[in-house]
Amino acid sequence: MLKAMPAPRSSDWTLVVPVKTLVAAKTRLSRAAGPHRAALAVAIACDTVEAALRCAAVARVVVVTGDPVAAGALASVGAHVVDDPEAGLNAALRHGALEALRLTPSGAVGALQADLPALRPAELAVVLAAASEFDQAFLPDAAEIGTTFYGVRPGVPFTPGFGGESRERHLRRGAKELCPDGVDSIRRDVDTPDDLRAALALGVGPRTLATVEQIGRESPSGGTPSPS
Ligand SMILES: Nc1nc2c(ncn2[C@@H]2O[C@H](COP(=O)(O)OP(=O)(O)OP(=O)(O)O)[C@@H](O)[C@H]2O)c(=O)[nH]1
Ligand SMILES: C=C(OP(=O)(O)O)C(=O)O
Repeated sequence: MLKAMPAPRSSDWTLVVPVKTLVAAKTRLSRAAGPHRAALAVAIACDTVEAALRCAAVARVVVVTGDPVAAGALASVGAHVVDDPEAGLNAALRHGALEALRLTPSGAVGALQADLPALRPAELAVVLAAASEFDQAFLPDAAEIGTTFYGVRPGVPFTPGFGGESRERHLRRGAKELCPDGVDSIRRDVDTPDDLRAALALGVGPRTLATVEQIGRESPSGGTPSPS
């Protein structure tokens, strides 16, 4: 007699988070962050990963990075870190997904952007529960141009299409666009000073806040965004 496969539990998500080398990271925040740009990129990624790991639906976060400083910081908040194949963002994500499936072959796999410093674990739980209903799903960013989350059910090929106008690309490829209410913290990616201001208004994690405050102390009249 055939034995039924156990249904995947809601805690079976592994999230793959890409973090590019810090010398090239968050360049659109260069003017606002000055010499703290790399520290801000690490702070934002660490707050994102730490909050994701506090979501009960998340079993593990795999960070893909070739940067030793970012790797150390992200491992210290609980990420499983793997090296970057250095073939671009989607190759990095596919590489992380292979590691996720090696560790948990029956799990669901998602890609989560590293620049969501306001992320709330309860809101991530809503997004992952919604994504579990579809083979392939994604969440558009606040601007409705990019993507902040893309995920697949167990057994479904993981084919992320991040970069540029990725909302349109994910739609074209047949991924289900998720639109639950009340998940602003996961749609609020931070690329520009305006984005950072919007994230601060939602409430960011402690490392991002401390770094922004440090920037503000050093250049109170500079280009650093304030929460208000
Ligand atoms: N591991 C890895 N992550 C990448 C790569 N390219 C981009 N990323 C990550 O993907 C996300 C989006 O990348 P970008 O928008 O190109 O870069 P950014 O650092 O966020 O910002 P800008 O420098 O202002 O463009 C960020 O979390 C990056 O760290 C890559 O080749 N490898
Ligand atoms: C890579 C992306 O995001 P961003 O460049 O806005 O960080 C994306 O939305 O696909």
